[in-house]
Amino acid sequence: MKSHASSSQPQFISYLWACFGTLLLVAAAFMFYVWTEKRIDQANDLRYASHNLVEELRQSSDDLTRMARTYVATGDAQYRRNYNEIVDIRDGRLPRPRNYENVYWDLVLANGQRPREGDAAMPLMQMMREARFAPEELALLAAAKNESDKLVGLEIAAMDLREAGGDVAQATAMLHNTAYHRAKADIMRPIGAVNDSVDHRTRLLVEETALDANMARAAFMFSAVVLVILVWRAKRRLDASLGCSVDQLQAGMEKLGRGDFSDPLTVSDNARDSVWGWLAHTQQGLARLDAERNEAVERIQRISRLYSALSQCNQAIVRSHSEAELFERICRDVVSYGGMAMAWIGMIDKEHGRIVVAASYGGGVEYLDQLEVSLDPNTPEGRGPIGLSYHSGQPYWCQDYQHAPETAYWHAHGTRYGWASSAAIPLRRNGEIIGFFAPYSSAVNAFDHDVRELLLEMTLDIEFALKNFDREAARQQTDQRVQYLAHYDVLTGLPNRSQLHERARQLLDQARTSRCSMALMMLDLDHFKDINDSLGHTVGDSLLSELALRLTSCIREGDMVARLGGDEFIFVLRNVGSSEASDVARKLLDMTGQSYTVGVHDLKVTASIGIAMYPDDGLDVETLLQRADAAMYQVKRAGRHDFRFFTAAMQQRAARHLQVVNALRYALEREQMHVVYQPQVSLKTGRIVGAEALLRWSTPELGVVSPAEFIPAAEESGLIVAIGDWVLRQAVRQARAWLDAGFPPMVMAVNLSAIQFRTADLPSHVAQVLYEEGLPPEYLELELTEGVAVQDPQGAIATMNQLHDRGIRMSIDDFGTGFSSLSHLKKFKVYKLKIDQSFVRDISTDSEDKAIVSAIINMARSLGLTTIAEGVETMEQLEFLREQDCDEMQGYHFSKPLTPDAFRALLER
Ligand SMILES: Nc1nc2c(ncn2[C@@H]2O[C@H](COP(=O)(O)O[C@H]3[C@@H](O)[C@H](n4cnc5c(=O)[nH]c(N)nc54)O[C@@H]3COP(=O)(O)O)[C@@H](O)[C@H]2O)c(=O)[nH]1
Repeated sequence: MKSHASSSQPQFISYLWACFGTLLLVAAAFMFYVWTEKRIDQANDLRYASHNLVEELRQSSDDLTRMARTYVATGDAQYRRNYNEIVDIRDGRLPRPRNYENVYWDLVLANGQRPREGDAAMPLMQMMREARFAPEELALLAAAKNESDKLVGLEIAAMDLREAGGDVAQATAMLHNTAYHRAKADIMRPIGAVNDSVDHRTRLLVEETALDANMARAAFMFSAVVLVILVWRAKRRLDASLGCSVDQLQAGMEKLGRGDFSDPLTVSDNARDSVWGWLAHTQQGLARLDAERNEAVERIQRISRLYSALSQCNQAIVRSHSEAELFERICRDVVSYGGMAMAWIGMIDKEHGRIVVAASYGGGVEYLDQLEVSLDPNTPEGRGPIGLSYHSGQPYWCQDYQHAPETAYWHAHGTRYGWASSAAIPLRRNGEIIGFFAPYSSAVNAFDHDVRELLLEMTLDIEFALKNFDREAARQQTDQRVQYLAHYDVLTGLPNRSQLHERARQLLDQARTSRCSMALMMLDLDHFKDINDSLGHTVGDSLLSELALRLTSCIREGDMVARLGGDEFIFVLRNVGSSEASDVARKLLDMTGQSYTVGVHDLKVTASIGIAMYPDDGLDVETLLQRADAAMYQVKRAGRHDFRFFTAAMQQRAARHLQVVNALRYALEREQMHVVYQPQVSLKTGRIVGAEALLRWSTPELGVVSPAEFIPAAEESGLIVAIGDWVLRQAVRQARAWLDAGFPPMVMAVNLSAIQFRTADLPSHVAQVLYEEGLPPEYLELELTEGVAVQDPQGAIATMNQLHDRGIRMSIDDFGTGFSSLSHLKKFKVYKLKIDQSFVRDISTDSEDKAIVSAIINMARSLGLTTIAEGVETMEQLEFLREQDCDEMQGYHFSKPLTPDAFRALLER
């Protein structure tokens, strides 16, 4: 096609060039023709002008004759003036009137009025010379003029004669005689010759020019014909090149220009290689491009719709608060924005092996109400797109829903709702398929590559959102748990300290507003620690859980009970006075005291309760708590298992306790402590066999502080470890001093707090002190209370074994008041039991105490243990003890605790 175009196009252009050249020839011929015509006109003009001039000469001669004869005949001077004027005009002395033609003097009126104005003055002969007469013609004319001038002389003579009043007849004869006629003929003869000559000459010229004109006309006609032929050939050539008419071509191009490719241009076979053919070809190409473009636009629109749906899907992910909300939004967006006809999301019901619709949107969703999609490949409803997708683990694209065999089970629905393609895309959670995303389209092959990619991307986003929901749910659970832990006690489910403060403040505010009283109670189990220590924390926890239920059942709705930790519970009772508070406290004590069955154990516990009243005892939670605590502390001190209201005295005691603890911190470094020694005496020999080291403390501010007050304070604050260690070293050093002083060997008994006993490496530390102070271990006795073994009997036994292995003696102090079992006692490497002074105090009068003391002595004996009774003040007590075969005694009856010097003095006695 291209080669044809290049071969035909120059031909047409050649024609154009030929047309153009011929057109130039036509134009040249035409111009030549015009020029020849002009020359003919000029020749005719010259001929005419020459004739006029010649005629003017003849006419002027005739006019002169007429004027002269008329004057002579009439004597009218006007004719004489006319005569003169004619001569003057002819000789160039007067201007020539315009169009000075031969009739001019016929028109001049008798009164002298002229028909035309004069022009420029020029002698007739000069005009003739300028009129391009041939020389011989000019010579003839000059001769004629000369003859005419001669005749003028004759005529003037005749007129002069008439004017002079002479003979008119003579004058007339002068103008009519033969001479006159001969003279006249002499003028006319050359004029006639000139006329002939001019005629001949100009006729030749015209004929000659007419020949040129004919040639020019012929050339013009010929070239015009050639031009027409060339134009016709060029047009034919152009038509052949165009392949159609120009109008048709214009219409076709306009159509193309409008982008209208609806009707294809029809091209005959021989016009294929023509502009029309190319246009048709171009139209086909453009139509194809247009179709491709439309297809691309359609595809882009479809994709952009899906992108829009994807964007909406992402917004849905961000905005949705639940899985259900997300699924609803996704289905709606993929239909509303993604151009799908319908979409649904189904979740796998593992138990029944089927799909349950979770969300849907679009036309025909009602069909889902009776949807039957199974995961069982042995059923027709299990072999559909979802079933296939489930078993392959891949998305399934059904591009022709109404004809695909796998959708045969649902064809009726597809036809009814116009679904032409569908997809089943697995939704995964933690890699496991949990459901399917199923979009439906009303177009066949709707799921092309791009659409698939987008839908898969959308599915990934959904899975991402599900993961986030899971994370969020876990986070919320953790938050709730953290919140719960922040406000509730895990073991009992009761509010904890922080919740107590918050809620108690609210209740206080209400009480303040309604001007009501309120009670805040603190309940603490008595010796609960012993249960934990002896039976283990699991048993203790079970007991506490049970207790929490009981305590909760004792209070009204709207009141509160909280657990502060350990075995400590707080109650806030609204709108109660002290009387109602007492009732509740009793109820609580009663409820607490009932037995608990924990595993194989039947347990009993008691409690101590302190009560603070709002507004009498405090206006805020902290104060009320502090005061309830102080009241509870007093119950503990007073023997436990009771309740007490807070009093001002308690407040003072609490303040004193604080003061004591603070002062204790500096007691050693300020050397406010010293040790006294109380003798221990053998009841058999009456000799001092030992000494108990007892700590004393006095400060400038507090004065003498009893060990019964400061030892518990030191134990509570942990200061007892350092203080006890100091006492140990003092006592050992003193024992060594007395040995060095030569006194008989005796045992130095040192009280060891349970807290001290549990310090790491106690045996080696004690051995170290003995070593450093140089006292043999058999001279040291550590007085332990029964409590040391309660918490960790095995550990206590191990420690005791190590002490025993180092040769250090141990005794059980305050025996009979604690919680130790006989089985434990057997395993302890103690050698002495110290009978508590509370039993000794009344043995003279109280038969029960007597029996107890007697039983302890007998039991000790049976275990091979030595006994010592403390707090012996009277002879009666001494006698009874001796009767019971008690080994040793300690008490005021023999001696109060003594300073080292006093003790030495006693020894020296
Ligand atoms: N862990 C330590 N405990 C110590 C230490 N020093 C003392 N204590 C303990 O303090 C409690 C009170 O002691 P204290 O006021 O010293 O009383 C002791 C004796 O003074 C007193 N006693 C002795 N004989 C009699 C008497 O006939 N009548 C009477 N009313 N009181 C008497 O008994 C206390 C000795 O008790 P005990 O130790 O049980 O033998 C007291 O529990 C001390 O243990 C220390 O350094 N560390």
